[in-house]
Amino acid sequence: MAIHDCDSQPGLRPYLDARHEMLSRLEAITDSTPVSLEQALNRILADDILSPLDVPSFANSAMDGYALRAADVTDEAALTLIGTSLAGHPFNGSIGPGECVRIMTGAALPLGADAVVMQENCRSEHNIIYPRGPVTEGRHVRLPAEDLAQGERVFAAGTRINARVLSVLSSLGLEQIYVQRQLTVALLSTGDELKSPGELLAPGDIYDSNRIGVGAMLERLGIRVIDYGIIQDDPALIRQAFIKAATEADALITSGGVSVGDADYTKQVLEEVGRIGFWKLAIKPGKPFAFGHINNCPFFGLPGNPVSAAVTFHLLVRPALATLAGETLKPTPLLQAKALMPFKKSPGRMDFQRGTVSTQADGSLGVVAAGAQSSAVFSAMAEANCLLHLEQDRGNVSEGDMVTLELIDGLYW
Ligand SMILES: Nc1nc2c(c(=O)[nH]1)N[C@H]1C(S)=C(S)[C@@H](COP(=O)(O)OP(=O)(O)OC[C@H]3O[C@@H](n4cnc5c(N)ncnc54)[C@H](O)[C@@H]3O)O[C@H]1N2
Ligand code: MOO
Repeated sequence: MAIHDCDSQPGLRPYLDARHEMLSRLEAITDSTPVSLEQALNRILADDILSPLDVPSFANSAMDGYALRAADVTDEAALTLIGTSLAGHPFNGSIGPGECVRIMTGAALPLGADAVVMQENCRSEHNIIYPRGPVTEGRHVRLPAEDLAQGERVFAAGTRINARVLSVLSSLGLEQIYVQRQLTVALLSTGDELKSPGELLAPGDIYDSNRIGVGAMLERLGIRVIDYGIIQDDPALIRQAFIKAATEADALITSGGVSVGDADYTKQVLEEVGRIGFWKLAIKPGKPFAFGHINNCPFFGLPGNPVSAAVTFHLLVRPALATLAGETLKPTPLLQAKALMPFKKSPGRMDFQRGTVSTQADGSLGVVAAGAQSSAVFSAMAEANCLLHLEQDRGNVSEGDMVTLELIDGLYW
């Protein structure tokens, strides 16, 4: 029998169901633009990248030593040194029986050679080299196309260009690539209680942190932000901002006013000027998250509580923006860890509690709560290195139980 506390609300939308529906209602932008590699970091590839060359394009040495013929390396081998091959300065001749060439890491393997012996395994006397064997053919030789073959698909369209991808693109000698147009997102906070840093707080006021935090996450994702600032709890002002945003941005993200309070106008205005896709999910934090459209502009209403805003941005808005940008999101790796303390949890909503996971003495993972779990306590969020994924129907977690979690350190937030 399902247990519900007195605050339970049946009929909330399950997380994965809502996320799936939302993503199915979003379409990727189709315009792309050419950029140089210097401008390409954090952009999304618009086309597949095929390798224009073999990488490496020539056989070369993986060690500093001597290039030779493996069959020559017998117990009595004494090879005549006939030249040198440095990186960028190949040896122009070819190696015959009983001969070898001094070679450095990355230098082209001379014709006739089929192996490299590292210098630590050779003795050198008056241009005669005594290699210690045995040596197999191909030893310490990097073959052409070992990394990438000409014509091979290196990256698929939709790949985000991080430093590692950029490094590979550079190794292909590409000067210019096509990337998706940069997304533009309008961002605003609603709430009469909100003040910007530097302003004086009147009784009951707080500083606006959601707009700054969400703006930073957008920036990390390479998205252009139009900052609409703080909008007062006035339906006319909210309406005006929504209509303007829908004409100048690819998406609108708001914070606050999506619950059922007397000054919560966000959802009401969305219903007037656009349409609601869904509202109220079976998640904690973030229950009142709202998704919809104003004309063709997708709308994401983050709840005002700071932890709820950040978590719903991560769980819902991040994949939505990836879809709009034409980015292929990789599935999130989920890990299993042992709860090192009890976690309070009521069945009814999937609960993304903030945790600190670490490796235990026996090599397994253990997790503790990263401070208080109220959705108003953002300092715990900033401390956390993981989000627990406590299943919707699950109840309290006892110490020693296994829990699912996702790592968040090193991500864009
Ligand atoms: N009767 C009910 N009350 C509430 C419900 C409910 O279902 N029934 N849901 C609760 C949940 S869960 C959440 S989350 C909040 C979300 O409310 P809103 O999205 O309407 O947000 P506000 O009421 O505007 O603010 C909530 C809270 O967050 C602070 N806040 C708002 N904006 C910011 C900002 N930009 N930076 C920092 N902090 C912000 C605000 O001052 C409030 O303390 O509703 C519950 N209530
Ligand atoms: O679900 Mo609300 O987001 O807990 O505070």
